[in-house]
Amino acid sequence: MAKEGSNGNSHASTKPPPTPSPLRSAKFFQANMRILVTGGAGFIGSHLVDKLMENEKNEVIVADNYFTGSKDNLKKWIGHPRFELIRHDVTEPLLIEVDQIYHLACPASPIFYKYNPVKTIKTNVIGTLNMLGLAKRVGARILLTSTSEVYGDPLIHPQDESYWGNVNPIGVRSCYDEGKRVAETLMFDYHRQHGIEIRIARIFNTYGPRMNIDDGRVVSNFIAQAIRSEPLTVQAPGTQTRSFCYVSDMVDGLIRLMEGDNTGPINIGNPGEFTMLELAETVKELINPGVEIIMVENTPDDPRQRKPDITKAKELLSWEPKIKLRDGLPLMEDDFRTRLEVPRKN
Ligand SMILES: NC(=O)c1ccc[n+]([C@@H]2O[C@H](COP(=O)([O-])OP(=O)(O)OC[C@H]3O[C@@H](n4cnc5c(N)ncnc54)[C@H](O)[C@@H]3O)[C@@H](O)[C@H]2O)c1
Ligand SMILES: O=c1ccn([C@@H]2O[C@H](COP(=O)(O)OP(=O)(O)O[C@H]3OC[C@@H](O)[C@H](O)[C@H]3O)[C@@H](O)[C@H]2O)c(=O)[nH]1
Repeated sequence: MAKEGSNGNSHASTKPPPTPSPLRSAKFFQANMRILVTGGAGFIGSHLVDKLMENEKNEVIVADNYFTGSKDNLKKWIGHPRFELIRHDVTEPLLIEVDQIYHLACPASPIFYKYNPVKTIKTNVIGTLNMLGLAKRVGARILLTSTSEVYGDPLIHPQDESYWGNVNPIGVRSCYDEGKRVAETLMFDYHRQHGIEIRIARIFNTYGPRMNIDDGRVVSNFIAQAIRSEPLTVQAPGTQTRSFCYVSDMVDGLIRLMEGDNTGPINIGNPGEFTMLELAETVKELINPGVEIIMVENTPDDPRQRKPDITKAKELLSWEPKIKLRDGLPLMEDDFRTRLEVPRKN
């Protein structure tokens, strides 16, 4: 079991972790790591499952309620002897035996997390409590996919992990950003009080194949619009910035964090920063030079700038993203064209 306490911050646990499940030392399971991925039918989760399944010593269990995810994303694993898929809502307790938990379950697109805000905050708070309860009962290590949204509309730039954020507690995004902040608090309380082995990733805007076509996030919107020759909808003022990370880089960062000795929180994101107008121009140039770019109304509390400081990820995880936006967008375009049934014109 990895040593705790070298987390690069002052949150080290003073308690030993609880005794792991007897399965971890049982003869026939010794070589295997049984891993739960909540939200594994979603965009990042399904890519994470693909990577975890590559290691033949891993057994992977996905628990998902299919709110934004789909069995389609996992179809190549259904029926595999090392894979199991459970329809389960994390706001209910889950009684299984696992060694590691990647806790991703939560809608991520602002359109979807604002659709049923009470459910979103329940998922973040009760869902995380349930997964921490599971981790405590079986002695599993648990990783939470938190978010750059914990920084709110940040007053420092770029954002490093020591920044406490500038978050509206009663706004339309609060179910998600305050929900994730409480989830982080619960993780550290279980760590300090019960010695649970925790890992927290603060993920910045991630894109890639398998995003829902109607997901509503900016990269998937622009790519789908460009392929359909519909105007690219830049939400005003268009000068707001984001940093976009390709999904394979994200999965690599999450696995490194889980396998390493540091609790985090650690920013995982690509520090390349773009305004939404720049993103629209890039998508136009790469995918459909004839397409129009239009300005549309924005939603409340949209953060004006976001860029991760990834010094900690570089130093503690030896991780940095490899795929630049201009290289990642065409990879996503191929997947979207296949699903939209619009082939490239030669
Ligand atoms: N993609 C990003 O840019 C981004 C950025 C920051 C953080 N994150 C975090 O990463 C995680 C995955 O994001 P994603 O982009 O893959 O989103 P996604 O919406 O594609 O996947 C989320 C998955 O969780 C499932 N889910 C939602 N509520 C659930 C519940 N109550 N019980 C069980 N399953 C539930 C959904 O059905 C879906 O399969 C989320 O926790 C999200 O907050 C993502
Ligand atoms: O069609 C669109 C959609 C969005 N946008 C703009 O694009 C920017 C990015 O919006 P997105 O919907 O992709 O998502 P955000 O970056 O705000 O949040 C994202 O990153 C943090 C994660 O935790 C969230 O889960 C994720 O959705 C916003 O400024 C938004 O106003 C457009 O200009 N046009």
